[in-house]
Parts: sequence; structure tokens; C-alpha cells
Amino acid sequence: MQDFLQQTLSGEAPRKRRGETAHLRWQWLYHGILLMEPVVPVKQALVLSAGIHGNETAPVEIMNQLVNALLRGEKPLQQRMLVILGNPSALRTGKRYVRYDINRLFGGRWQQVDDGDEARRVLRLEQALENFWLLGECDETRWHLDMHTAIRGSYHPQFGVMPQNDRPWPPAFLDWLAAAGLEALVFHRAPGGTFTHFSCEHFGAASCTLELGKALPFGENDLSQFSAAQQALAALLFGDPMPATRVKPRHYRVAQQITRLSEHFRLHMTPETLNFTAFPQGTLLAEDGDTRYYVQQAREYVLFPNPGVAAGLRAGLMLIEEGEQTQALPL
Ligand SMILES: O=C(O)CCC(=O)N[C@@H](CCC(=O)O)C(=O)O
Ligand SMILES: [Zn+2]
Repeated sequence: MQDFLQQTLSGEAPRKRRGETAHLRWQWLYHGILLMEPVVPVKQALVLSAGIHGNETAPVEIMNQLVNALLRGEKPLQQRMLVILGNPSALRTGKRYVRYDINRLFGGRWQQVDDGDEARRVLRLEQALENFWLLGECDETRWHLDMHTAIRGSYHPQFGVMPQNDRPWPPAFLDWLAAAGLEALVFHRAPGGTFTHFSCEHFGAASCTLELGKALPFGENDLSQFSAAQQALAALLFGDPMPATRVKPRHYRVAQQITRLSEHFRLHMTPETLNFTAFPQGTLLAEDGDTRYYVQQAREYVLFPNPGVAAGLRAGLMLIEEGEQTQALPL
């Protein structure tokens, strides 16, 4: 196999399903799912995924360059690695999803939608992770980097969303995210069916959804904007030098979720509102029939505002910055 992305987009299985270079063995497991293992055993196991949303192409291009360099034998591999292109059908159409947003279906939620390609794909990805982590040694470190791009522009162009739990994050993981150029980290406690929540909750992985700029079609991305992330990935995968950390990421946590409940949902933000726009306490953010969403804390920042989601799904998150005053001020 010469090009993992082209192979995946073709919808065909490769003629040769396994192979090796001087540094590694690879095995094509299924469409968009590739196992790569160094010939010398290692103690790190990484799941690297992109294309969970079919219109988020920059991370797919970045990942494909790295993987193809490994397939050509040009680079050594420092991790046992499962490489995933999440939703091949959506990648082919250039749409976020075909029928269901698969990043809301992990953790068994795929069972709640009518049978379809995307529900089966989530089951396939859950099983792939299970096999991958089960194969490993129990003292392996487990990281999952799921790379996306955002629909809107952002005051922090590159940032991470991380499932929050009571375990401390490994310092090496936080250092890597900072070196990758993430300006902000958003900690989110409520599981929302995302891939990173699933890998963190079920396998104890250190997991992060990386948001690398704005969603654009294939061929329109300026990958030079992501040089820190590319270099940090090359350091992780190949053992290249780590880029210097330019800024320490700011930390936010989710204060409330805005949910679209019905077709009456109204979001009181313009299409130009950027991610991390701040709103003062008392601002009416959205309404849906009798339900109204207001800013509750002294100041909250919006993330992923999207009035067009299906009923029952997240239409935005409201954040507070760690260290800022979190008490509601008197009105
Ligand atoms: O820009 C948007 O509205 C969505 C970008 C995106 O796909 N973000 C992920 C975040 C996943 C997480 O919360 O960890 C998503 O919405 O699935
Ligand atoms: Zn996405």
C-alpha cells in the first residue's frame, strides 16, 4: 500500500494486506484502520485518528503524510500505533457525516440509532481500540490523539478538548500538547459520545480531541499553519526533535451545555461569532420553547456554537477559564 488515504477513499481492500520495512510491520485491518508496530518492542501505544468528520481535511492530510513516510520505510517508528480514518463515507462526500455524527455515538450510543453504515462504523472502531489495547503489555502508556478542525474561526486557532476525570493527566502528555501549539485546553466532564471520551473512559487512555484550525475541503489547506503540531507528531512517531513550546495553553472547563431540543431552537449569536467569544453574566444565549440558556457565571466563553445540529444534540458549550472568578455576581 502506497497511500493510506487514497486506499481508504477507493473503498477497496489493498492487494497486499500486510508488509514491513526495516523499522516496522504494518497490517491493514479494515477500511481506514491500519496497525503499525516497530520491529523492536516499545512501551508506548498510540491511537492516532482523523477524519471522524468528513469535511475536516487538514488533519487527514497531516496524518497521511506521516503514515506514508512510514510505509515507504523512510522513518523509524517509536510507538505501537493504530491509525484511523474515522468516517470514510463522509470523507468521500466531504460532509461532516452522512446520516449520523459518529462523534456522538461512541460508548455504545450507536445502538440507539437505526441500523446504518455509521452505527456499524462506530462499533468497528470501538472493537479496533479494544483489540489494540488488549494486545499490548499492561505497562504500556496509552495515548489517543483525535485530530479535527472547527467549523468557526476561533480566538485560540488551535486548541484541545479533553475528557475530564479524577485521574491526573500525565505531565508528558500535557507537555506534548503544549509543544504541538495548542493555545487552550478545554476540560469536559460530561461524556458526549465522543471518540476521546470513549478511549479515556474505557481504556484509561490519555486522550485529546485536537482542533487544528478551520474546516476546509481537500487541497485548500495551508498546512504551514500547523507546523508545531506536525513537528510534535514527527517527534512522537519518528523520534525527531520536539518543537519548542511557544505559549503555555490556557485552561478552561465546561460550565454548561446548550442543547437543541426542538425545531423552535434559536441561538442568539451571529454566524460570525468566534469560538472563545466571551459573554457577560445574564446574557440570553439561546432559547427553545420555554427553555432559556443564560450566562450563569461572571463571564463565560462559547465553544462550537451550532444551531443546525439534530434535536437532542449539543448546540454549543459554555466555558469558564480556570483561575477566573467562577461565582455568579449579584445581578
Ligand atoms: O466546530 C464545531 O462546531 C465542531 C468541531 C468538532 O468536530 N469538534 C468535536 C469536539 C469533540 C469533543 O468534544 O471532544 C465534535 O464536535 O465532535
Ligand atoms: Zn470534528
